[in-house]
Amino acid sequence: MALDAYWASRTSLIAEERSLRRDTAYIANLTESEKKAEETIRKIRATEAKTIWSVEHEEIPALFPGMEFLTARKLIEETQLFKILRKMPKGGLLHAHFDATVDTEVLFRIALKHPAIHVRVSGPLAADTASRPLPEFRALPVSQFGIAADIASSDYVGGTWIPLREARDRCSLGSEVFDDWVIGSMRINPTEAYKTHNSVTKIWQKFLSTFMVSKGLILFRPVYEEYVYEFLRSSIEDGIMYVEARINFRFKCLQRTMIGDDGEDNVDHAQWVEIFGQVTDRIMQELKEQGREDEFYGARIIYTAVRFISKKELEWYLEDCIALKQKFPHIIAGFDLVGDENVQHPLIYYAEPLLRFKERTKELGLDIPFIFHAGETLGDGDHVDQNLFDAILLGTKRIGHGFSMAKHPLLMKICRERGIPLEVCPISNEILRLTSSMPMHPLPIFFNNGVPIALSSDDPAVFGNLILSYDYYQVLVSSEVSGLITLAVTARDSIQFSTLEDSEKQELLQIWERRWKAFVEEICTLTP
Ligand SMILES: O=c1[nH]cnc2c1ncn2[C@@H]1O[C@H](CO)[C@@H](O)[C@H]1O
Repeated sequence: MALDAYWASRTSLIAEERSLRRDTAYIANLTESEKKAEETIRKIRATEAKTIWSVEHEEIPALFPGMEFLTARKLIEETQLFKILRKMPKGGLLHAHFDATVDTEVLFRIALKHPAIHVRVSGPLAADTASRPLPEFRALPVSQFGIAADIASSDYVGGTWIPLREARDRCSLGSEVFDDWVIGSMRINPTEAYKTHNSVTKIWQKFLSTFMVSKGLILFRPVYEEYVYEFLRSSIEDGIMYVEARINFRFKCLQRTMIGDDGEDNVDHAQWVEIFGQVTDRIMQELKEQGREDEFYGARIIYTAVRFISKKELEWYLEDCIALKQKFPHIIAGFDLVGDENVQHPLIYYAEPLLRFKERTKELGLDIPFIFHAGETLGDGDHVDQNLFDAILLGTKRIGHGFSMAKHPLLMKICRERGIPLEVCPISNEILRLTSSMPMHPLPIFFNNGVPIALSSDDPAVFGNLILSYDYYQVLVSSEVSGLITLAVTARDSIQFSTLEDSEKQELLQIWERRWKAFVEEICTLTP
């Protein structure tokens, strides 16, 4: 019958295209439990698309699955699908900027415990929220401690340091207003993302300002130590089993490394790495004592510098990175350049020092792969979009974001064939206004082209996607092709494409599989 033949060729055409996808091979060999879990998740997704994402809502005028994260977050948290995803073993977190990983409220609480931390602002804190300048923080030596004062009083002389706790207690606008001011300066809120700063250029201004504020708190040794702990603890709670965090190091001429316990600027980069390693070891030891060693495999650092530096300065950073790799071979995982690609130097600008670095590390027998940010742009063929070509030519091990990769059929093929994954950060891309919602995100194009993907949260403290489950959720509800198994394959790929040694990857994959099986069995007990 003609129609039967038509159906047969239709099915085979779809299958042929789907065969490009990385989850196809896995799907062909599912266990009975995996099949059942996949089906259950699809049923729940379909139900919630109707019962949650298609109903009239009092406060939110238009709902749909994968809509703006900051508007939808509370609703997402109420869904059964999200509650399930929270328990999923997520493999590695391969793309996160360390200084934006801990909940800003937690950071603020940590900071309040330290009498050395001071705050100042350019003028008295105003009652009007729109005209409040940013706070600046710094730990001071005892000899320079400031005195308690009301930061909102007209008597406050702009630029005078006040001890943080006293500033909060004495603020005549109230401690709640003070807290909102401090915490709001380290986060992006929905009004900023979707109204006042609703363009890539404007939201980046707000985005970068959050780092200017938080660095005064994080770059104080005792806070930094607690910050590393909190970052790893909360990651583990979220089912993250391994971490490669990007840490921004500082050019020594800036005379600002990290403030030590004595309030002096004296904690050098080697100590940053050493403390990171010590806290990682401590947490692993604690887990072991609790019989939870399966939950975490370790944490490493991707050394990063910001792409506004000169070529000469980059040489200094690259040497610094080499020295740290020699001292801490198991902690330094790679090198990257960060910052707003749209306005800062493209990779090609740094080609010479970067190529020399490759030669030099080879001579020294060091393995410091490039793991470049590239293509985090709406551009098509401009110098920003072209960073993708340079990232690949320079031998990048993975690509941070790669948002504009959807415009590059050849590069997608190269990524598929050579195994260069994209570290896709869905919620980051949406809040930084590259896409207005998840259904418009190019991720399905990458999946359908068989590009390996590692889902990541990027700057969770700033975006409020504090657990990776939010990004998993947004991906899962925005595509009919992708399902639970697609997420499982990305979780596996986050291990496969980490900088771990092959034997370590095998070991971690086995642990992941044990946890995955248990997770699948739990889903099978649910009635959708
Ligand atoms: O999504 C991103 N793309 C590029 N650079 C970023 C992104 N998120 C953070 N940073 C960069 O990392 C520094 C903090 O470590 C920030 O200053 C910012 O320049």
